[in-house]
Amino acid sequence: MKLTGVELRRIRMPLVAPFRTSFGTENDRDVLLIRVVAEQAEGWGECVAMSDPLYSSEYVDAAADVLTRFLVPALTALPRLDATAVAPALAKFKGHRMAKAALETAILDAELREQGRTLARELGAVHERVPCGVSVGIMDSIPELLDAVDGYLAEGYLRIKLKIQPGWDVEPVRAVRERFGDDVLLQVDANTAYTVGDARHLARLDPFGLLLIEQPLDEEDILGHAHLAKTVRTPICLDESIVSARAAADAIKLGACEIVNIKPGRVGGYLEAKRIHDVCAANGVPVWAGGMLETGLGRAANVALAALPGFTLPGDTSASGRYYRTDITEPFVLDDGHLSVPTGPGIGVAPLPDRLAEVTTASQWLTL
Ligand SMILES: CC(=O)N[C@@H](Cc1ccc2ccccc2c1)C(=O)O
Ligand SMILES: [Mg+2]
Repeated sequence: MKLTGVELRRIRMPLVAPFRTSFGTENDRDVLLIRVVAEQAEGWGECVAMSDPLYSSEYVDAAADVLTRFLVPALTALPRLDATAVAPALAKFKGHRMAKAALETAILDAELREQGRTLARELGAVHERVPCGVSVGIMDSIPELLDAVDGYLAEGYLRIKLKIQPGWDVEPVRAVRERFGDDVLLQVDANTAYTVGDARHLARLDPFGLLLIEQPLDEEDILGHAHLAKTVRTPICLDESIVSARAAADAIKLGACEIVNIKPGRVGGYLEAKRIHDVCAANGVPVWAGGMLETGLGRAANVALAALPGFTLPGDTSASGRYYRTDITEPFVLDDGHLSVPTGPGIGVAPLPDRLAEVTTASQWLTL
């Protein structure tokens, strides 16, 4: 495939409600999109980095800079450009996995569109729709939390995930169990807010029959998670720690996790995400699709990934309306607790031009 140009586009999308986690509160998303233009087709990629380096070391301005100065120029030197050539060509640049993922996805989208093939088929999807869970932020009060959970269950979400942090953990979980019963699929996500010294406190979550406790400790504390697993009976799931297939293999071998949350942006793209899926499947480790408040572009690709056979737990592939009043693509709408896997070529969706124009804050054309 011959690239003729790359567009970096920044958009600002207000969230329908503030989203609070252990690392901060988000009121709107400043998103970097990449559009690659090739001779026969164009492709889109969404960078999942936040405005500030609070989830990981990446942030949007840094992603735009590293793409402009290093990643996109490195591709122009390639004799043959297709999606499988991107990661090897960018490997010499350390880190910046979210920036690399967005670029690889845009090229993969263009390549698949040119060939008339779907991302789902490329990745090995086996389902036509996927079961969806929802991530519920930290709230100001227990009643407010219960109202939010009530609303999501009424919308049909098949699994509830509660953000937790020290001081907001056992009580919210107990309240949800008391109000909605033991059959609701329930899990928690600490976003690294605890230390291994909190093991006995976290074990107080064991009586509530949670599916998992997500990323309780620092992303680099693999041995801490393995130690925690000896005290806490609830399965440990890792998110921030799993940045590659190798990291997944190491964490599993060290007994640091029994479940993995796969996010293509965090791991450098959908091709590495599939490799992580395969490593986990080979080790009998269930996986589920995590979310980074993506627009319909990233959401479409995540739903395709979530249709692979090893994705046996509902993911954070929520409907567009969970985060945005109006998405930049046709909205993803929950149907009986599921989202349908896109059937069009590539990621199967594209931004609606008028909607994209409304939210665009900047556009930069990189000639090659
Ligand atoms: C759905 C969910 O809980 N996602 C992340 C946390 C998260 C929270 C807030 C975010 C704001 C902007 C961009 C990414 C973000 C990711 C997680 O699983 O850990
Ligand atoms: Mg998480």
